[in-house]
Amino acid sequence: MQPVLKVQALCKTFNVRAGLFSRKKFEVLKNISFCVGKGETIAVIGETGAGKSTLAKLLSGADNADSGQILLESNIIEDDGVRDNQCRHIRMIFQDSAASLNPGLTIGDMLDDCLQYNTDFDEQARQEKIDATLSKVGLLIDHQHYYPHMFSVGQLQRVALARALILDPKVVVLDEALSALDPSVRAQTVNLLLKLQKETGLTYVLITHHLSLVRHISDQLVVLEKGQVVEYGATEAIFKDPQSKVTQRLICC
Ligand SMILES: Nc1ncnc2c1ncn2[C@@H]1O[C@H](COP(=O)(O)OP(=O)(O)OP(=O)(O)O)[C@@H](O)[C@H]1O
Repeated sequence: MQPVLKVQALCKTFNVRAGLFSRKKFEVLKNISFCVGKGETIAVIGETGAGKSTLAKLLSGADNADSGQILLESNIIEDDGVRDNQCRHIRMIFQDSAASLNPGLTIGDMLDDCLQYNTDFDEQARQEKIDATLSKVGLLIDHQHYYPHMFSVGQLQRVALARALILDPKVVVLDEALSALDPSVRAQTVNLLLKLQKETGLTYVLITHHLSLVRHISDQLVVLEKGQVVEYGATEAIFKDPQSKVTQRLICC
């Protein structure tokens, strides 16, 4: 199967302070490569500071790599740090949805802004898309008139999902997006994600510390250690027979 998302030799370095007047380079991601197919989920795990969130930011275009390529359905969307800014097919959902939403905008206005900025839909087409997207994520059409503070934590995650899905992406990156939810809301959100995946063939990149979730929903697994891939393959095979020390440690915890 042709991969939807392919990451080739992605590298990222930060310039960090090394003393009063000096700075040094800190390699956060080194030669990261993996691919994932349509309708599949790939999970990325690793100990704290391994580089998972940095990878999420590079995939979603929130930050640029120093070198390497990101390909979407064989088209290069980022090449050695140069991003195709027209690409809206990889969207991200963060852990703290409330913090990523503008408190002064209703959900409808926020979704409308997103459509106005990224599409040439007229007002009626935008309204239809907003209504359809809210229903898709299990919210009411009336919720478009609500401000972020009027939602529960679980509903806010649905709002974040609506904002991610409104542009019909091919890939959604979930960076600890389910971690703050209580178990029953998490289960509902996971079921919704799986339903949407089945219906639309969405591909997920799941970044989490939650290993039972990884085992439950991911097809493939990437294990990062100090910015490098130390294990990559089918999730179940890795859980049954983890090869690297860090995977063994993470799975045994
Ligand atoms: N803008 C930045 N400038 C300098 N260093 C950074 C920057 N962003 C991240 N880092 C460093 O890069 C490393 C990887 O950070 P990252 O947030 O990607 O890790 P993580 O695997 O997501 O960790 P966690 O599981 O704790 O969220 C850390 O050592 C972090 O301090």
